[in-house]
Amino acid sequence: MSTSHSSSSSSPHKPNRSTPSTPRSHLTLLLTLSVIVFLFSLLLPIAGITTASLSLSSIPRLAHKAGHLSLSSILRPSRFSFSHSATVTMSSPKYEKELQIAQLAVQRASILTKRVFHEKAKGTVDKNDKSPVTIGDFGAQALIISALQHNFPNDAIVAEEESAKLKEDANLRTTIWDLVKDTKLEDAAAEALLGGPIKDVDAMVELIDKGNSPGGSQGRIWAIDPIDGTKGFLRGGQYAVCLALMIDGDVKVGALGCPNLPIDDSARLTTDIGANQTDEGHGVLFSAVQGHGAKSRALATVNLDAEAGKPISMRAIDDLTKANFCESVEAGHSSHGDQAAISQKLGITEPSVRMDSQAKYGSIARGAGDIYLRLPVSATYQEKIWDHAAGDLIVRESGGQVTDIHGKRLDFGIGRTLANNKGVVAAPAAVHGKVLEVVQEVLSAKL
Ligand SMILES: Nc1ncnc2c1ncn2[C@@H]1O[C@H](COP(=O)(O)O)[C@@H](OP(=O)(O)O)[C@H]1O
Ligand SMILES: [Mg+2]
Repeated sequence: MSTSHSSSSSSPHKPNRSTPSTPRSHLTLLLTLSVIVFLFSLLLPIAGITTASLSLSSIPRLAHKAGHLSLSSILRPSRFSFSHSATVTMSSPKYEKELQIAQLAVQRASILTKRVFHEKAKGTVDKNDKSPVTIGDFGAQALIISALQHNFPNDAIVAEEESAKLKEDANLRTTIWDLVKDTKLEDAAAEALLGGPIKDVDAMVELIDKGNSPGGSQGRIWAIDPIDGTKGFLRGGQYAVCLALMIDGDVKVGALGCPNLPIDDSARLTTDIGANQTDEGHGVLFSAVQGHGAKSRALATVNLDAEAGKPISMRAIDDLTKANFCESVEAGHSSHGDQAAISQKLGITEPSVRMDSQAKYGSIARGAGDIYLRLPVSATYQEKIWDHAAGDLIVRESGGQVTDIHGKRLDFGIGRTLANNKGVVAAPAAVHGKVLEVVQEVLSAKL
């Protein structure tokens, strides 16, 4: 390609724009195109196989997938391709504006969730009352959608909450509006970037319903989970404000606000992380852009210094018996029994760290933990894209691999759920194959 660009404009072989091209130039063009297509056809299966560090059983499946890809899907980045920064940095767009808005929107929404979290912690709300999380969820979703609509009015949005409940409950609506209307970033310039405050309570309700896209494999779609880990939020443990941009079903940008995680990336996970936590002196914002790595920074309330985020990476594991496992607190979300059996088979003696939300993805991405397993409890439950999109990218951009229990990459391009996947296996790329093998051994009776 560079040769043809560098040839002088006076070259006798270069077709002039104003003169018809010669048969000879057609032939050269055809030959060049054939070489490019041939090279792609050689590279694709290699990319498919290195993609996953998967078990042998998954190779025929990948080859099958590769065989069905069209030329156009080869030329645009495939959602089945391995996207760790080392492999695609050169060609990947940086999505600078999307990243900046995503991070600021998550920061602003986290201010609101933290206010609600504090109210709850003060004990003014009954322990069994779920309304704090409802208020936080709706408020955070409205603020994030408002920022997205202001900056990217044509993008579709898949968000967890819909406003039906609000429309019939005037008290709830007013409580949420009182919070939303005074939640803003401390930095006026950053607040202006997000479009400033929402106009009124009706505009807020309308914004909440803009998150009703069916999702899919085409175009720009944002996935929002305003409070992931609602159970963690209520018990005073971990929760996350989650936002990801998918383009043609492939996650390009992810941001995760985790108000109750330690700021320090080097703090290893401890078993008490899932309960009795505080955001005082805590809070981390993870982010990633496909092909450009993942970063973390303190979750602040101001504008972002573009250079301030620190690159993060997973911990290298030489000895799997020393690896640190994380799993859901809720046994109904991921099977604790299967996880214990997998740990035992791998020779891991430490108990799993239990914590709610995508804070698990962020924690393993920065090496605070190592492996996150989500082992299906129900045969029919379909994981939601907003529960995984940001975390999946952040882990893969930190040197990890994320698949389901069958070794398939999570497919965000088929709608609001991960209907093509079952469970999650997230681990450093070098050991993912081994972990998957043991997961499949233990679950084989159910697969
Ligand atoms: N039976 C089930 N299996 C797996 N995940 C489930 C589930 N029922 C609900 N979930 C999802 O699990 C998420 C929390 O994950 P975790 O257990 O890792 O904290 C919930 O998100 P919300 O808390 O946003 O509702 C919810 O979407
Ligand atoms: Mg969730």
